[in-house]
Amino acid sequence: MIEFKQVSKVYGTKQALRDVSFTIQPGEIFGLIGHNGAGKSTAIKSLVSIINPTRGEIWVDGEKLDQNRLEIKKKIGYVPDSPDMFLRLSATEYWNLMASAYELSDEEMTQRLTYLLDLFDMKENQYGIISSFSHGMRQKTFIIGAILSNPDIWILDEPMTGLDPQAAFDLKEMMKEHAAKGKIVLFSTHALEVAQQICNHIAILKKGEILYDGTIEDLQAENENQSLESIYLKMAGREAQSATGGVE
Ligand SMILES: Nc1ncnc2c1ncn2[C@@H]1O[C@H](COP(=O)(O)OP(=O)(O)OP(=O)(O)O)[C@@H](O)[C@H]1O
Repeated sequence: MIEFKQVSKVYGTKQALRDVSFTIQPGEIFGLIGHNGAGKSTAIKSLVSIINPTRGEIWVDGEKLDQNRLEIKKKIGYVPDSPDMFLRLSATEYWNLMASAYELSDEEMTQRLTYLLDLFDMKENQYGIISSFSHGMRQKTFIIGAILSNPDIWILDEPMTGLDPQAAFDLKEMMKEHAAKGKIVLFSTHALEVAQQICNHIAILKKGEILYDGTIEDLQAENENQSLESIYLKMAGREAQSATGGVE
């Protein structure tokens, strides 16, 4: 279980998150939805210990994050939104780095990697330098790195961006399979149709605040069964912003 308890983050004078609370149960695919700059990556980076919230608490499986960072990190596979610092490595070098960070044995590494290379159609590119890859190939490289150790919790920051239709389909199936085993998948997305297809829990963020936390079915039931897109745009879009006094 993942719990955010009134988490706030301020960068300088910018309030990126304000009193964000939600709970993700085992078996859930949780989608964080919001405009550019809504605070999705800030929430995710707080959970994977890249940044510290200014206020509030994050708990994972009953343990407080700031008191159990190492143990919690080992449970998490994370795909960053712009992992620039690894671009000079080859894909294989990156995966080896991930395997050693998660203390995988050579045998486990070989077994998992063989499976994932095949699944993501990356065999031919395994020795290529990441900076020479297309966006989709980079994305596949980082997804493979994140799930190489078969972590319980998958945290994916905009994982579908740049994936071809086959890879996007395969990833969605993998996310569903992972959640069906009672594990957690948390991802951010701008693709509402993806959220609609696979999420059993969503949170809509706007300017660092949670506007909605619950199931898509409940959200639609509360809104005359309109499409997720039209509900989202009413809640978080330009129309809603002008109704509340304009964009910052
Ligand atoms: N390191 C930083 N320093 C200052 N401000 C930051 C920093 N990182 C993020 N912000 C600001 O915090 C707010 C939330 O940013 P964040 O990256 O979390 O949004 P996001 O929802 O992930 O956006 P996107 O969909 O564009 O990736 C934005 O206003 C952003 O400019």
